[in-house]
Amino acid sequence: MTSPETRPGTRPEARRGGLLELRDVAVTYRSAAGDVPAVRGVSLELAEGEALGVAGESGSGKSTLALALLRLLPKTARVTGEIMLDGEDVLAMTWGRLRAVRWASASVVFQGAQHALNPVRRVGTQIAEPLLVHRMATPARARTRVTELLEQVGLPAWRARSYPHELSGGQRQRVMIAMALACEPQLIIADEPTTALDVMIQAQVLTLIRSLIAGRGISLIMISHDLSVLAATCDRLAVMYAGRLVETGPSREVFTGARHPYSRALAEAFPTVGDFASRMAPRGLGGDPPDPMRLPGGCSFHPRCPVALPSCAWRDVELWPADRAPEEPASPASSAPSHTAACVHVLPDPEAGPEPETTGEDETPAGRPAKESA
Ligand SMILES: Nc1ncnc2c1ncn2[C@@H]1O[C@H](COP(=O)(O)OP(=O)(O)OP(=O)(O)O)[C@@H](O)[C@H]1O
Repeated sequence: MTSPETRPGTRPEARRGGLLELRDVAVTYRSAAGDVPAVRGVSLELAEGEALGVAGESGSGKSTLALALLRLLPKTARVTGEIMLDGEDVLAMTWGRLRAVRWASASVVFQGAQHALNPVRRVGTQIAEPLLVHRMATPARARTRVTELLEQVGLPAWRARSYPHELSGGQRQRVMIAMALACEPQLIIADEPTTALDVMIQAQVLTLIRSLIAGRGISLIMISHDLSVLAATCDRLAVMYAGRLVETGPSREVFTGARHPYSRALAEAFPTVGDFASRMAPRGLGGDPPDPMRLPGGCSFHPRCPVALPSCAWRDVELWPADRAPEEPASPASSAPSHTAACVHVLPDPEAGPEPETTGEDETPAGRPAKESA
């Protein structure tokens, strides 16, 4: 089994220069109870051939962010900001263009393949479908391609004639991966691709994903609540809490040297890949993630944070370079530093900064007036 120490690291073919660029992306769901701000101000870049892991507890906004990338969200979702895929503005694409981009340029592997596959169609037909829909192969060529793809994901060619219910969970997930690879996309988005699988099969599928993207220049966004799985599979990690990014950086640095107390708790909850016995709520953290409709003021994490300062109740911090020495001139994370964290503890002076005016009323337990986060 692979540990984060033996993960492949940044592959040589990965280069910066943005296959995918997100600028200040926000997603709000309209609901009967009011607006739900599920993703707030996310900016990210993904290079060609790079694998990015997005981690966070349930409800942190991971799936919403992933689905927003290809406009796969329900109609009740409003997406703002900028999503550039290979230089094209996804939010401005016509539906025709979007259909062409889905599968052909970017494809999605969902969790729970038994629900994603059509139960009454043979898997070979389903793998061939994106090739035929996008007119990327003749029926004869598509059949050959299905055989190739099944072999690549470790299934015998005769499995093309099987129905999904005739396959195990791991085999179905392999079929989903074959479908995602069919049109040779530039980007694969994998949402909890191994969550439903047992330990051994999970390790096999992760190894498969890694080997298939490595060397082909395919970029990967993998979503999981398990930081160790992501650290073993991806070059970089992005940790989400309450809809925002709280830490980004090279996998090894974030996994073994997290600078945000939330990422640290996630890393401690999942110490090694496949250690299912330890799967639980992040160790040392009481409480639950906040309801997005009732976010606490200041840093959203401060009510659960073991190292919160009084100022965290009213002060929110943008992603800030985590690897900058305190004596270096500091500026917000504008020059794409490799490791960033949104925590006062990475600031040169955690207690610096203007305090808001206090009225003497509405004091928080920490003794500061609460202020809504941006
Ligand atoms: N269709 C919807 N309408 C209203 N709120 C929604 C909708 N879908 C998701 N949400 C809310 O948005 C927030 C983010 O949900 P999301 O599913 O993106 O989180 P997640 O990190 O992927 O969680 P999980 O790991 O459980 O899938 C949650 O508070 C969730 O309740």
